[in-house]
Amino acid sequence: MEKSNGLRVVLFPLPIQGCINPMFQLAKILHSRGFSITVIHTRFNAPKASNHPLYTFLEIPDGLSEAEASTQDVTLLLTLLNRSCESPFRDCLTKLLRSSEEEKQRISCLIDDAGWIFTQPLAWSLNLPRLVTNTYKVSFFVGHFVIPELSRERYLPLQVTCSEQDEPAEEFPPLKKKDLLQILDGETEVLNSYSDMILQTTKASSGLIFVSSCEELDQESLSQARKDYQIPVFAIGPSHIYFPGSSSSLFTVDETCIQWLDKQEDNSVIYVSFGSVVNISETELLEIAWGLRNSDQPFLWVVRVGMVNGNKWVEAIPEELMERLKEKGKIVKWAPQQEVLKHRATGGFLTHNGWNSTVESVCEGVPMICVPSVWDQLLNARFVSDVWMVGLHLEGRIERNEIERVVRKLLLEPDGEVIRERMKLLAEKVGRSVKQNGSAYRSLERLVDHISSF
Ligand SMILES: Cc1cn([C@H]2C[C@H](O)[C@@H](COP(=O)(O)OP(=O)(O)O[C@H]3O[C@H](CO)[C@@H](O)[C@H](O)[C@H]3O)O2)c(=O)[nH]c1=O
Ligand SMILES: C[C@@H](CO)CCNc1ncnc2nc[nH]c12
Repeated sequence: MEKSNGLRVVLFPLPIQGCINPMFQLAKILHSRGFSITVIHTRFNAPKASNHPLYTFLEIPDGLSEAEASTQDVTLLLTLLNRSCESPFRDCLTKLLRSSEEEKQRISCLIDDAGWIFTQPLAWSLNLPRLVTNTYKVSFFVGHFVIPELSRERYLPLQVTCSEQDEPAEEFPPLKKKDLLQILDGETEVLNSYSDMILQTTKASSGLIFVSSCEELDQESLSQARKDYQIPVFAIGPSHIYFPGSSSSLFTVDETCIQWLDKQEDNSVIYVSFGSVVNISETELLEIAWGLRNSDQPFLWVVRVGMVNGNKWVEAIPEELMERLKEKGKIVKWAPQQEVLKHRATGGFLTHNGWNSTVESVCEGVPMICVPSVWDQLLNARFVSDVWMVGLHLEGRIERNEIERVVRKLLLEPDGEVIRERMKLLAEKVGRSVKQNGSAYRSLERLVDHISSF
């Protein structure tokens, strides 16, 4: 680690796993460049301070009730958090600025997620530069501001007949019409003003950091972002590569996964995980279970506690089936995902295509089977299956026969081999980006200069 440069940055992650990990990756990078780190965080989904002894942690109350904290509607959750965190965050930051003045350590800026919409006016009033992070694929961030308009223009299921479903959605390529419908189905009115505020406060910020993307994955959208927002835009990712082995998991990692993988053959295992927020129904659990079993390939499957609606864990799987599953596979509550994807035995990833999972899979050259559920996942899945052609798309069919078919196709058939070769090339391209003189690396250098210049 380099020695301190005398500057402190204040980080304020959005408290969902998919946003916490990238923020801590950024923290590690900046700390290695000599910045001191203060993390302000909500009580809800609080990061484990003991995993990061070198940073200062300040907790603020978030006013969420238990019911609110467990909602599946992420947009609703985020708007509630924005409402209740504004005043405690203001108090916390004001106090922090005052004490740093006394201690004569300069706070150079606030770095928080684009999803926090009250921080820009606050930073303004405190005369503190604010940089914004975003954890989507750049093309989703840039494109997704049309979504509220689409619902206003009554882009409703009724208008899309069956034959139209597979046509491209001109308003938001490379989505298909049915993808847009699925996105709109998952959102409510709350989105409209929230989304607009994200755009306005991002444009007013001192810079936008895409923590998990780079020119190689998002060139056009990055040019568009620079043109549309007229602020400095950085694409420094996939940033987990700089410091592998994430220590910001909210759940306890099941370390036995790796020993189990060690016993499997090269490229034979299908890894199955749907990230940290998506839930599934009992029927879907059973279809996946049968599909995996019938594929006769080894599998490592993450089922989070509470992930199956109305169930504690996997008790809905009948004992007899469970016995048969155990012959071939392993079910865990939380996996060391990056290590799993890196393992020589892992041959494919059945994923919901959260952007972090998608990028982690790309970096390790693991081809995917896409089962996107909501929001940006649908766009990520289209890039994987239709644009980069490094995966197969389930097209929403969570059915045992389909799952069996695609798993076998990816792991055992020549089609799968072609996909794997293409994925290898993409992995190499992205890998070069974060190495010295790669595009992400250079963007990171510019970011460090930018922060040091405040
Ligand atoms: C299930 C599981 C996950 N993980 C890690 C891998 C990823 O870094 C992270 C999950 O991030 P994602 O794959 O992006 O998924 P998720 O938690 O759903 O993320 C949310 O935030 C993402 C980024 O904004 C969005 O792209 C997703 O649509 C959204 O749902 O957690 C593990 O390390 N072990 C696990 O067992
Ligand atoms: C602006 C973004 C991140 O910079 C807020 C995160 N927002 C979200 N993150 C994940 N899933 C979502 N579903 C709806 N909104 C979501």
